[in-house]
Amino acid sequence: MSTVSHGNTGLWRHPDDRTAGYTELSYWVDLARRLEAGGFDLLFIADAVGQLDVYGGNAREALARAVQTPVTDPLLVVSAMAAATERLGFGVTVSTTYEYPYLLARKFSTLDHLTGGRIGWNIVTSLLDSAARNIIARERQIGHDERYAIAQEFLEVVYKLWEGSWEDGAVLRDRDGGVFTDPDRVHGIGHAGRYFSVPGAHLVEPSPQRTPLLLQAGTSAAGRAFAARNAELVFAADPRPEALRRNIDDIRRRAVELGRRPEHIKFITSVTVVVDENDRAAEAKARDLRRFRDTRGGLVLLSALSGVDWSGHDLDRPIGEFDTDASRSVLASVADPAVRARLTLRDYVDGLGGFGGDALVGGPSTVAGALEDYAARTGVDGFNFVYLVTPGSFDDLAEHLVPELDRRGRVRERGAPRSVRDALFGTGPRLPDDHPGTAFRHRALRPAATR
Ligand SMILES: Cc1cc2nc3c(=O)[nH]c(=O)nc-3n(C[C@H](O)[C@H](O)[C@H](O)COP(=O)(O)O)c2cc1C
Repeated sequence: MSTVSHGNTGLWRHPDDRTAGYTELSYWVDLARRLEAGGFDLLFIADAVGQLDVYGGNAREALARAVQTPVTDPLLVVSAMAAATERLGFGVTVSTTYEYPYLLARKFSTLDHLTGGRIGWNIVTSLLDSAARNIIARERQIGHDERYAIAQEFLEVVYKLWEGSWEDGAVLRDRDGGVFTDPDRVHGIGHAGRYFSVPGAHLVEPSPQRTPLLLQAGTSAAGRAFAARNAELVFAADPRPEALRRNIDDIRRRAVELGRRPEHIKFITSVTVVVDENDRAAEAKARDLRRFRDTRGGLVLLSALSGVDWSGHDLDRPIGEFDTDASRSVLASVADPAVRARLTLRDYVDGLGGFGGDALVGGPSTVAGALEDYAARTGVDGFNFVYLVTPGSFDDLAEHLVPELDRRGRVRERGAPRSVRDALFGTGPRLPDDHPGTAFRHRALRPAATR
């Protein structure tokens, strides 16, 4: 996130952490350069458009502890990072619940032009009531499944704008003839749906990818159906490897049922790694990082994500005893009953690896081996590395882990700079023909056989 602490509450106080520089362009440009030099494919930025005000019924603790608050707009830093890099992709989160498709399509087309086809959109439906209160004048957020219904129509609108509105070759730039764009090749999309009405044409001429690389996060039943229809890169998170595998298999099966090729949808999961030159050095580093965890900040975050105010609860009760609370699904991330009986609420929010989890700590071969095992067990295609301190966490990965993964043949070859879609899938910059979004292409853009 473009914020001081995302999931790593309290770590901003660590002397090595530079996250508080997130308001400066130099912070982002420096980060992008480091990631590209370090061999990373994509910088993923989460986002939230509401304050975290469930804990204690207000945002005071979130503000004091900098828990995802303050937060700036992540889209606005991308062009500066693109100017400083050639290969790094960008996956930026924007919620379909709080944007208009017509305007969002223009923003991503703009960034696709400015990045040379390196922009991806992480599509989310969001979860904070505070966002609903301040953006769409509702006391509570729109219901879970309806948010996904809105998201699906939202996608239909932007597919029409990106894929169907401007024909290739519509832009003539004909100085002698005095015609910049051929008006006959720009088409209004005529969308009149349940949630959106967009009769007109897209505002932006076709960009390298047209539709940005589509990422998605959210694995409920509605989320999986949405992912299968739209996502190319799914950010799936579940601390239980078997549950992750089930979700991945389910989404891929649904995608194939929709006519998509199984290799055209990939899966990543998040992982927090503390790595150093050997296991002992990494353990020492993890011990040092743990000293800066902010337990109350963790509860502020847990309250926002679970929708339950945890301020009045005993920190030293085992989380197993909270099973009847409305927060069951969040606490279920620790599935082993033996662990649940032992782990207190304090332990739960204090883990370096996020709720109930710890970081993967070790030297290069320990960590690389664990990631390989995890990928084999779950079927993930890659990892979204969570930082504890910036840029230190990324520098450690680049210095210690990436070379080891490279030795094991786990790092993609770097070719010439190209679009993020082509870099990840090798299918060229545009949506592959089996993607449901291509059904909205203008007939002049469809393969002759299907016109
Ligand atoms: C791994 C993961 C990352 C997410 N990142 C964001 C985010 O950055 N911003 C946001 O508003 N919602 C985010 N979400 C929330 C989802 O968009 C969705 O609103 C929520 O998970 C409910 O959907 P689900 O029940 O399908 O999981 C994320 C969800 C998951 C699982």
